Amino acid sequence: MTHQILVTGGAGYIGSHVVRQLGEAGYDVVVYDNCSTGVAIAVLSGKLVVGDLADIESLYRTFAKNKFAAVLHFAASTVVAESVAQPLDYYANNTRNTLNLLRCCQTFGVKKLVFSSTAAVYGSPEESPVSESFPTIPINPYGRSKLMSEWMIQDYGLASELQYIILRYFNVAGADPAMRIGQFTPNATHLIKVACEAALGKRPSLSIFGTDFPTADGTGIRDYIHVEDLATAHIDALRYLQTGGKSRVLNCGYGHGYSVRQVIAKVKEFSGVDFPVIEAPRRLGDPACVVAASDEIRKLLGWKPQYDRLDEIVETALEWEKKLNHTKSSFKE
Ligand SMILES: NC(=O)c1ccc[n+]([C@@H]2O[C@H](COP(=O)([O-])OP(=O)(O)OC[C@H]3O[C@@H](n4cnc5c(N)ncnc54)[C@H](O)[C@@H]3O)[C@@H](O)[C@H]2O)c1
Ligand SMILES: O=c1ccn([C@@H]2O[C@H](COP(=O)(O)OP(=O)(O)O[C@H]3O[C@H](CO)[C@H](O)[C@H](O)[C@H]3O)[C@@H](O)[C@H]2O)c(=O)[nH]1
Repeated sequence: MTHQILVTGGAGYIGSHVVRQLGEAGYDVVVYDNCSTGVAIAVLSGKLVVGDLADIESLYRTFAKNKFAAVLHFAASTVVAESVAQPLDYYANNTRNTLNLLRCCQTFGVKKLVFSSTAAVYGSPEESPVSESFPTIPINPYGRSKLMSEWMIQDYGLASELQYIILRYFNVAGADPAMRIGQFTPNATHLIKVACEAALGKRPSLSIFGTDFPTADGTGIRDYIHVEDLATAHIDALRYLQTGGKSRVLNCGYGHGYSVRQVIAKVKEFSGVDFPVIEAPRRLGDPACVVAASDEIRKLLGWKPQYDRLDEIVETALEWEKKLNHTKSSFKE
């Protein structure tokens, strides 16, 4: 029997890569997305319902029309600085709308959920690697809105038959190696996308936020995970739940990191462009080093990353950025 899966936010960067892999794995996918940051052309499998999670009637209609075996919940607002300026929008979209979704799961008897959480729930961890048992002390409304969602899911899981996997993503980057999809997001703030834009002349320069961290070269270290490997983790999580696996919170990272200077050097190497780099002060709240302890996800889900090299992350991110450049107008909705 084909399993029908609801994917909220499936037209977005990460969700669209998962939707493509779900299609390849034989799942019947329904994407529910308001296309606020996502784009319809990124949905390469299944059906797209254009709807907002805040629109409870539309959401109920979607559940009523289908028979979902599981829900993968990606839809969210994701920009940290915006969450500081517009906190209520973040609690509404990330926390309240997750509640709407859980209500639908309750009403329609959906008992499997995979949720997109973030390493931002750890805040500024005092040491790395960061394991799942580290204290969760988010330092911005984005992280708090996601942590509150985790709590709702966990509480509802305790009170019902819901089994869930909460995946805490570290720094997601790269694109589909076959270049069918990638990150469309305009005005991106993530280092690798910003560096690729600088290399292609879409930005005049790149700023390094802080060169005085207690790291080998003074710049921040992060655990960059290829979006294709992250997508596979979702397929693994779904299979785990469908074969009776119990609820868990899992980090999603490789377990090693790269500094800002290392990333910049790699983007310069692959692009062949020596774009200007400005040494700027630290960004408020940026920790020195955030690297995932990733043994749990490997052990529990049997997750086997295929693209665990900065070369492949940067190469695909850069190729995608070039493609976006050349065919910009055709990507407009
Ligand atoms: N990109 C990262 O590095 C990263 C890191 C950690 C966690 N995450 C989480 O992963 C998830 C996906 O992030 P992304 O980078 O793909 O972002 P994205 O903005 O590309 O995707 C989010 C998708 O959700 C949709 N959406 C937003 N609000 C909605 C609503 N109210 N109703 C329906 N659809 C709505 C958007 O249109 C978009 O398609 C998010 O939950 C985010 O918090 C991302
Ligand atoms: O133009 C830039 C952009 C980033 N950085 C540096 O590059 C590193 C990575 O920064 P990103 O903005 O790419 O990502 P963050 O680590 O700040 O955080 C991101 O990944 C987290 C998961 O670890 C959360 O999901 C969070 O919401 C999301 O913004 C940091 O040291 C940052 O200071 C720069 O020097 N210049």
